[in-house]
Amino acid sequence: MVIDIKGLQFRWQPSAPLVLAIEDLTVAPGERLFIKGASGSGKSTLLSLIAGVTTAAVGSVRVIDHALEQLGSVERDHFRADHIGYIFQMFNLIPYLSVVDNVTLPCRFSARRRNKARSRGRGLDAEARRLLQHLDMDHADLHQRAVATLSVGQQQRVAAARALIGSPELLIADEPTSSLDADRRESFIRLLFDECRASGATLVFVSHDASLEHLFDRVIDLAVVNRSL
Ligand SMILES: Nc1ncnc2c1ncn2[C@@H]1O[C@H](COP(=O)(O)OP(=O)(O)OP(=O)(O)O)[C@@H](O)[C@H]1O
Repeated sequence: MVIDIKGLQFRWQPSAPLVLAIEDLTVAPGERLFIKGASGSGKSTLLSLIAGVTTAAVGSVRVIDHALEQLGSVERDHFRADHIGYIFQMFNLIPYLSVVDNVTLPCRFSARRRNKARSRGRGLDAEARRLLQHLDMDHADLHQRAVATLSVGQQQRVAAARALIGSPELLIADEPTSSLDADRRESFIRLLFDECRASGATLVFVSHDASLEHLFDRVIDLAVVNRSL
């Protein structure tokens, strides 16, 4: 399993209420999982636990055969850089860097992803351009622009290429389509699927948009998974 969560209970502070109580949640290699749930139901919190940004005091979160609660924070940072591509809701791009420099950023933090990206092409920049082209950003003049000058849809593709570079085993996307119109959402997701399929990556995708559910292998509602709260 790429993700194996058992007996998880999570609260943000010892005196705060439980946000997550998940008895058993597994995600298989290559699976495309859609997570829905009301605002405040803990979707982003769950993604933080899967990415090892935070850890739970009760239960176990295993990701790619690493029990994250047993790793220190520096080890979790390395683990995340090596194995996880993250697409944030607001993209979190570096505004003054070029498109290509934003895409290759994860390779500065992970030798593993750097080597994997290099082995696919003639160099990091070439691999960044290949990914951008696959994501429908095929105008070479765009690639050297500072990302602050791009449209929201273009920035979203840069964020996706950055998450995909170096073929991380797990891709996490936190409402990455919320600022796009309906037509462009589905086409973006299909491009994301193509890239995940090509690299064998597992996709965990959080969204409020029920019209996208049918595209995924499995849909879970966090309110149901969190039944025991
Ligand atoms: N860093 C934090 N510190 C303390 N409490 C937090 C923190 N992040 C989230 N929470 C609380 O945890 C609960 C779940 O929040 P979370 O952001 O995971 O929900 P969500 O389902 O992703 O919501 P939305 O759909 O609105 O993005 C909320 O009550 C929120 O206030």
